[in-house]
Amino acid sequence: MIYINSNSTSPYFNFALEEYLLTQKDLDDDEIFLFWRTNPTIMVGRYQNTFSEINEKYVRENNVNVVRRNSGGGTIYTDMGAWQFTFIEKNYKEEGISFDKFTGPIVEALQKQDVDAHFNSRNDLLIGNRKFSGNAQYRKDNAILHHGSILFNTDIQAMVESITVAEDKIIAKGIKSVRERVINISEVMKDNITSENFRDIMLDSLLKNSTTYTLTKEDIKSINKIQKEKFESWDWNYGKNPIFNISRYKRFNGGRVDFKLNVKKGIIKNCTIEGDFFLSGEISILEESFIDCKYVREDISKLLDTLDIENYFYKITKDDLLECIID
Ligand SMILES: Nc1ncnc2c1ncn2[C@@H]1O[C@H](COP(=O)(O)OC(=O)CCCC[C@@H]2CCSS2)[C@@H](O)[C@H]1O
Repeated sequence: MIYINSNSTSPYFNFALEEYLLTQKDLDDDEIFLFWRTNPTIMVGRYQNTFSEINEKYVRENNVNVVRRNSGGGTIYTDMGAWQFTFIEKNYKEEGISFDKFTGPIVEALQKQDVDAHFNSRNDLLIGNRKFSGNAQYRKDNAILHHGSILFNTDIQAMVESITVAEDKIIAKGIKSVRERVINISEVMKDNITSENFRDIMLDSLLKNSTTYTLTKEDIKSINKIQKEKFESWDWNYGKNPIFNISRYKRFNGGRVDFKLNVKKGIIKNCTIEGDFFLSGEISILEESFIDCKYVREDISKLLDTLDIENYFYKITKDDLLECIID
């Protein structure tokens, strides 16, 4: 495994670095690992509507970065008290989405510190029933990228004020609030250590048999290009609002799915799919396949049969989508 030390605390740079390593750069080893943190930031999932996820006034007044990730899932808040880890594998054989392989080493490293961490059924790492880590992944051809957050001593008040969480999600998680749901690891560590000490302990355990690669000037130039053109752009982070006249959503085990349809004379003319689900293909291909389909149950059912939904979505079935779109 190759370790790259990203000293940057810009989420825009770090997401560009991830993309560069996944899609452009070849190193001597197929496995790459990053451990990084950011200035106060809201990280929105790939398929979410940014405006619904953020407290715009708070974000503006407190200079919180807002950035859309390449990966699906929901919105998280990070600051200098939180760490993110990224595993990249350029030659990944397994199909679809699976979290265990990458969360395993993190859980192990924490258990060595007597932190009783475990993985839940969707994408979280918990202590007891409180979450300290959210995980997500995306794929590009044969490569996979898995990243996760780790709350060490994040400002939970700022988290609560920055993100707006839909009521149906709070209910689905069986909790009353964001604050009640999360936990900082520093609360359960027996020694009083700094966030930097924590990073050192984690890296000590995670970087067995790894080598270090230092980014060159050319690497940084290419990363800055992706940063500017994509991750810092308004278009990518906020995007355009679709024109629709039918809006339907449902929450499933695999996440919430929002369908925005523009239906004219009974025929779907435009389709936007949003939510905090995980997907293993291109959303635009899925959205486009609805165009020109009649907005009637039988036709949509037939269309969904051709789309191999169970392989596309993580823990969401064809019948779930049908129910969401038209039932
Ligand atoms: N930083 C952080 N870590 C863990 N949990 C968080 C965090 N911020 C908010 N939350 C809680 O998780 C839910 C959202 O959970 P949800 O399951 O919807 O979304 C996620 O977990 C996405 C994880 C993405 C991880 C990547 C890692 C590297 S870059 S981004 C939110 O409403 C809060 O209750």
